[in-house]
Amino acid sequence: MTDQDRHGASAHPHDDASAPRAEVFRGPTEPPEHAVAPERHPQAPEPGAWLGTHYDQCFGCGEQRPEGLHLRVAAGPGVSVTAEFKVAEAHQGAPGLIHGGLLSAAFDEVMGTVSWLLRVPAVTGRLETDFLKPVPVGRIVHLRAWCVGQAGRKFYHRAEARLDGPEGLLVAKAAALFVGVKLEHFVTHGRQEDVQAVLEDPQRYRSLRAFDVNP
Ligand SMILES: CCCCC/C=C\C/C=C\C/C=C\C/C=C\CCCC(=O)SCCNC(=O)CCNC(=O)[C@H](O)C(C)(C)COP(=O)(O)OP(=O)(O)OC[C@H]1O[C@@H](n2cnc3c(N)ncnc32)[C@H](O)[C@@H]1OP(=O)(O)O
Repeated sequence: MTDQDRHGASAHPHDDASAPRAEVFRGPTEPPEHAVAPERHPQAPEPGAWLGTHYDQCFGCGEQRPEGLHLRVAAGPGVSVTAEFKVAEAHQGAPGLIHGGLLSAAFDEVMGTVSWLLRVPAVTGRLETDFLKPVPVGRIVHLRAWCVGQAGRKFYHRAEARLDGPEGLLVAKAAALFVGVKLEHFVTHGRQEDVQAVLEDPQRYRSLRAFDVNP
């Protein structure tokens, strides 16, 4: 199999097959050369501390979403978090197996929560998932996510999912690019009735406290 078979037709007619390939195929979730190591915020919760839900309506961690994932996330060492959730009936794709998009949602949530340790509000720009093994309903999925680099507003995260305990069978892994945003991102773009509800009762949105942002 040639490079052309693996990667499709050359993106550019003048692409030189003899040129170094590493830079050419570096994807958007790969930290660039100038990326720096992420810094855990001095006031980040201690390793082992439960982070709790950031918003009661969140599909990933919200307590008010019966069909949600109900992820329970804890701070880990460095710039990392761990989490777990039980695969429910409502999470099926094929009979008795989790829907792949929901496993990606779990990765999105757990990598999003890494922002709590950096204390930078950030949203997902790109999310990639490798599905390695089927995940049955009724099982506990153990997740781990960590930051591998920062370049300006861009944060590069990795995550993995395991069955049979935190060190068990690796069933999926993910990579993501998160982009740091200001509070205005949420206030401007969210449906106004939901935004207003949070601004009137900030207790409903724990991130407002976790990120020291005042509406
Ligand atoms: C009402 C009160 C609310 C209070 C909220 C307070 C705090 C909340 C904080 C955090 C939330 C906490 C936890 C949430 C936990 C879990 C949820 C999971 C996370 C999500 O589920 S979140 C939803 C899905 N997410 C989106 O809804 C994003 C939609 N999107 C956009 O809103 C824009 O797209 C944005 C902001 C991403 C960028 O827009 P922008 O204008 O700010 O910046 P720009 O475009 O210049 O990008 C800057 C640099 O990122 C590169 N870049 C961007 N996107 C890229 C891509 N896809 N691939 C490769 N590179 C990319 C550019 O290439 C450039 O790179 P360079 O600087 O090198 O040129």
